[in-house]
Amino acid sequence: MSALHEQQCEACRADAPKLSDGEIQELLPDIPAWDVVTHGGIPILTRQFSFKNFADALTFTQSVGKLAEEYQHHPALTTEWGKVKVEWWTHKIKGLHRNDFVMAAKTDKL
Ligand SMILES: C[C@H](O)[C@H](O)[C@H]1CNC2=NC(N)=NC(=O)C2=N1
Repeated sequence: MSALHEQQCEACRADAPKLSDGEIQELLPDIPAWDVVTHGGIPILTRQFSFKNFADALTFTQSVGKLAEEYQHHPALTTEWGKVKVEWWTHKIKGLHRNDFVMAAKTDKL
């Protein structure tokens, strides 16, 4: 199977199955810089990227936004001076889908 960042997002439907904890643990090693946190019972992939100023953080934010639009799968982005927090989860299933891991891997390649 191709590397995670080379894979495509599949059209995610409201009845798509959430990844199980075991499946999540299997996929995490492919995105070692990311953590899984839980907000309101929803597992979320999260990573903080550091930059030397706000302008660079904003440029990176734009790049992630472009990626999200390209694949129609969108993160939560928190942009501050020198850092951007990127959070991926699948809203319509209130959980993690393989798409979230694909998008996290693609984010690492930006
Ligand atoms: C209609 C549109 O494609 C859907 O609402 C998409 C948009 N982007 C999305 N992004 C994420 N992270 N989860 C979703 O369920 C989702 N749904």
